[in-house]
Amino acid sequence: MYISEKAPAKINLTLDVLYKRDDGYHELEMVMTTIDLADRIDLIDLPYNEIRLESSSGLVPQDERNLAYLAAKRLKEKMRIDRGVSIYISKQIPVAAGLAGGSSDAAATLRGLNKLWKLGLSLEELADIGAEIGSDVPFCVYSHTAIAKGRGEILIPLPPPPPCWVVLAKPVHGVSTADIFGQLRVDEIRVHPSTEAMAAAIRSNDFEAICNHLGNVLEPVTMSMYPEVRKIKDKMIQFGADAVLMSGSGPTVFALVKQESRAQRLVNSLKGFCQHVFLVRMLGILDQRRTK
Ligand SMILES: C[C@@](CO)(OP(=O)(O)O)[C@H](O)COP(=O)(O)OP(=O)(O)OC[C@H]1O[C@@H](n2ccc(N)nc2=O)[C@H](O)[C@@H]1O
Ligand SMILES: Nc1ncnc2c1ncn2[C@@H]1O[C@H](COP(=O)(O)OP(=O)(O)O)[C@@H](O)[C@H]1O
Repeated sequence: MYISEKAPAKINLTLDVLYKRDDGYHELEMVMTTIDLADRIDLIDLPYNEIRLESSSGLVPQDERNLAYLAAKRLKEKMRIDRGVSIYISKQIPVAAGLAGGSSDAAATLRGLNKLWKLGLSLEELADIGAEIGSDVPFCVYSHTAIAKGRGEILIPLPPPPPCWVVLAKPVHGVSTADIFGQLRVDEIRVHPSTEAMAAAIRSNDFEAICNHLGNVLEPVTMSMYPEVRKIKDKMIQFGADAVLMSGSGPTVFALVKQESRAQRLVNSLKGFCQHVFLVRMLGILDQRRTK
């Protein structure tokens, strides 16, 4: 049997760090949503006890270090599954970009295997397993719009934001999330974004208020390590974006644009000096349609 599952990227509309915890992780408050830029995970059931993994991208590990492999392994152990799976990842989401590509691949693998092996687990149960794999995996299991708290595993669902265009631009290099958190000094954070104001803007379907309340406390940290990120943000503002922010720990910067013609103009202007530019839609909900 064969299942194909979409693994959409996320963007952070807000990202706030409250404090560093005793376990080394940071206590977060974020508002995240999904966009129409997705990997595709193809899963084929194997009648013997083996996990195989291949990807279209040479930039991700093709062995047990891949988050999709880890997800399959964890699910097999938890549910005592005596079968195997062949996983193929068609990579579209840039790697180490602040877009949760690996976490979304892991989450899609959990959703797909739940169907393939007819396990009958709820999204909540899959999210609990996902939390053991990475902080962003529970959000990606639901792949909707939500406030995320704790390490990212406490999720409060929100309605999808009003439709708009999202222009993404990523510098050539990737960024290590651990390095960015390692450089952050929580007591030096000057401006905290308001999670509640962003949630209220989304609940009232107010595009302008969403633009006004974008904020990410990791942005200055990543920008000081990678000045190119600031240059891209400045260009996006100059080229007429409605609002611009770095996603997650970066280095991808996204612009929100209401009008398609302006979004297209922004893409054309950016292509001159940035290699990786994408024009996508805000999704905000889990698109359950199969991609095969
Ligand atoms: C920052 C965020 C925001 O959405 O996204 P990305 O930039 O990675 O997309 C996430 O919290 C990232 O989630 P994820 O990429 O799953 O992180 P993990 O693998 O769990 O953690 C990677 C490393 O980041 C640091 N980390 C992560 C999450 C957190 N709440 N506090 C931390 O200090 C830890 O050093 C950890 O070892
Ligand atoms: N399926 C996967 N896709 C992308 N990266 C993966 C995957 N599995 C493991 N990784 C590793 O996870 C790290 C973070 O990648 P990714 O999830 O793309 O970025 P981010 O955490 O910034 O959103 C990379 O260093 C990559 O090698």
